[in-house]
Amino acid sequence: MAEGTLLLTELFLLLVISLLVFQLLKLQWARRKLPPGPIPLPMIGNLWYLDFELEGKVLTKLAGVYGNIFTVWMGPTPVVVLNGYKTVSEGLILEEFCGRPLTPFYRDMMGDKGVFLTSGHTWKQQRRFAFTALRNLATTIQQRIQEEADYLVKVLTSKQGSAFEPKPDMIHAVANVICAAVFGHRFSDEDHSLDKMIKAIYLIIFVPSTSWGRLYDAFPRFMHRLPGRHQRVLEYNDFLHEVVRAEVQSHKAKWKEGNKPQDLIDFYLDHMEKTKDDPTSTFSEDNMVQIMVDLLIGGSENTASLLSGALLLMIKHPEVQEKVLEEVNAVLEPSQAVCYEDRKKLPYTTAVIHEILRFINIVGTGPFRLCLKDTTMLGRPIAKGTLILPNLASVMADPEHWESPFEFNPGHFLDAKGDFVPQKAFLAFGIGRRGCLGEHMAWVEFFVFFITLIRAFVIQLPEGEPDLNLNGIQQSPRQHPYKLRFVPRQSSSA
Ligand code: HEM
Repeated sequence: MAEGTLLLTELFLLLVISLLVFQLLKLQWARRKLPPGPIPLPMIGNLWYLDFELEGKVLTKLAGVYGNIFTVWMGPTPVVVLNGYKTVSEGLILEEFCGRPLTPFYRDMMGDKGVFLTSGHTWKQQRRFAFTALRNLATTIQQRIQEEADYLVKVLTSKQGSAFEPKPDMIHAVANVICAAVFGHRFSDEDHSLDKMIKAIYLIIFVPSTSWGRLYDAFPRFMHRLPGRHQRVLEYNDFLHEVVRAEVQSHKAKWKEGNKPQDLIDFYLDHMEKTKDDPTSTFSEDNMVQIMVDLLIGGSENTASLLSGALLLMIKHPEVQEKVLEEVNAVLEPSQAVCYEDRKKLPYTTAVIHEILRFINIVGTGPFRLCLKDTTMLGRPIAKGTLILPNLASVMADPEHWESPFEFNPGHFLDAKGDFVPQKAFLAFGIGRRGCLGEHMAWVEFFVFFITLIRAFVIQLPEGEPDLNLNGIQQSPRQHPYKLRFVPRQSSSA
């Protein structure tokens, strides 16, 4: 090699090493102001160490080393993790932690709009609107849920006890409920736009928390140009927004002042009209499209995955399934539709439903929050703009609050007399002013679908299928694609 080239290579190496050392020192300096945690590396932070994911159990292990409040670095970004019931519940109710970060991937997909990703004034107004509109539509939504549950029973009955993977039918039913609430109509089985919307929702929820998403958040400009799985998410996200935009236009064309709102888009148009002279109003067409997208995303995948996981749990615990059926049959006439009010007469079933939510813990760690003001927590200073991750998985398995955290045990929610007892460490929907917006709807939906299916079918594994292995269902119920048989109860007892 020529002497000049050698010198250039050496200089280049020296420059790279100096930059890395400088980055390392910068990180060490920044760490002084944050809760403790594993040592981050320049550029990748702790991504490598965390296997590019923020997984509940791994974070709980780190809490064993660094305490219930600690820092991990997602690339160049520090994330303060809260662990265990006490720390998470204290953090979630703090006014300062009531923000939601707009990470680069989500910013490029959704912008600073709607309810899920906004903070401050916009979030407050949009959230209040959505909460009130969902409450006003509660009776209609329950009817829609009952209709979709009946329709699902018909679909499953038509399979005549054969073995198949039921998740797609479950998600169709659940997605049609939120579509009916948002758009005022369901999608027929022949309409493939529902399938594409479901796919979009799946990608939008999951890809950002995979290594593709983490890399996008760490290097947005670079990743935006690079091919990869994230590009597919961006395309599907555009499709979802187009569907909603088209629905908004058709609602606008039909909307007349004084009309009684029939669905969430109607309610929004009505509200936009009423607040049009208010200079502080954030009710706009852009926010309307995004809030509808937020509700479609929040209201489909979670509940459907939970329902699929619940059926697997019932197969694994047939004695629980039989006890639920016995209790339901003693309270409801065979022809009587299930409604959410019935829970008061069904303590065992209510305990089972809570335990399913706790055990499966569909949201994993839960979404990020954002620190909105410099504050301190447990004596640790936390600066405005810091990402907060309340590890909900650690709460739902906190050994100080659950007798057998890793076992499915409806007794967690029952007293000695067999009455239902709520538990404070049950935070499936988060807590505080930023807790789940669709919590009530999710309860009604899960309650009605679950009981309707248990009443209608004996749910079994097909012969020859390996025994159910539910290890890890807490982390990823979506990765349990079992084929099941739905044998109608009447024919099974005939
Ligand atoms: C089993 C079903 C569900 C579970 C376990 C669940 C859980 C959660 C959790 C843990 C959060 C974060 C709360 C926090 O930051 O403290 C959340 C937020 C949210 N959920 Fe749900 N959810 C479910 C169903 C639904 C449904 C049916 C909808 C829509 C109708 C919905 C809409 C939302 C929205 C819009 C937010 C963001 C609220 C905000 O940032 O103000 N969720 N959910």
